[in-house]
Amino acid sequence: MISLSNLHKSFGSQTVLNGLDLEIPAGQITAIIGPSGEGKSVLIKHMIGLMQPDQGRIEVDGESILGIRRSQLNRIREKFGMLFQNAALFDSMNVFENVAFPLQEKTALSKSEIRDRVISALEDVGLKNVEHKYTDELSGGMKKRVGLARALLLNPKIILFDEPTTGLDPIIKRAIHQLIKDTHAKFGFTAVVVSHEIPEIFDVAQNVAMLYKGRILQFGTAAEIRHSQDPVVRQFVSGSLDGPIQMV
Ligand SMILES: Nc1ncnc2c1ncn2[C@@H]1O[C@H](COP(=O)(O)OP(=O)(O)OP(=O)(O)O)[C@@H](O)[C@H]1O
Repeated sequence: MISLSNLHKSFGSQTVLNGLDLEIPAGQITAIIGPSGEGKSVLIKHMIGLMQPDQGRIEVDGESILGIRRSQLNRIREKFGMLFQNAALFDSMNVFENVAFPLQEKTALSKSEIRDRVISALEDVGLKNVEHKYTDELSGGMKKRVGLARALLLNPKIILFDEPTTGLDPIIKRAIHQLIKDTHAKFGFTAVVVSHEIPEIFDVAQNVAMLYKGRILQFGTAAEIRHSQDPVVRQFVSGSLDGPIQMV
């Protein structure tokens, strides 16, 4: 589905990805965990062609997304939905307009069809009667839901979630995690979730990849990573100050 091989990416003298290999299984939820600043956001930006590697291969459904024409890349990008860290809503638009935006841009649907789809997508994420609210009238959890409704709308094959629950209270966190699981069960997309929510993410994702020092240190089922014997993974999962991961 998404296949990354031998990815290298540096910013000036800082090497972020250093020969990374990763296969994201189709139709499943895969979490990417790892210490802050290790390159998790950089990694998912590569998956959708928002960043280009210095070296390596990236394939989506067997097609390379590197060195291709803009129009080809845009066609491949239509397979993706993305929920950015800050939900990336437009401040100048209300909820309805934010969610309707991709439909208006990408389809020739009539106004009433767009309206029906937007309302139904908002219902899928548990939002009702908020269409006329503006971004600054929404709580953090509502913004994430609106972002998720927008990401779901075009029925993407793949959804990338960059820290979907950061900054939310524990109950809303749980609600968003449940929503990711429920919408995944309903729509069957391939999901990649960058997350710091340990241990909660082990109940959301089927697979977990631990990013460390520019590579995937370990990839396995949620249970395998949770009970990993690798000293780095163990320290990270337990949140211990003692171990090979050094605080700067
Ligand atoms: N466009 C850029 N230009 C220069 N440096 C960048 C750029 N994007 C990311 N970096 C650097 O790459 C490193 C990895 O950043 P990234 O945001 O991917 O980390 P992360 O693992 O997602 O961190 P966190 O868990 O804190 O969100 C950081 O040191 C960051 O400063």
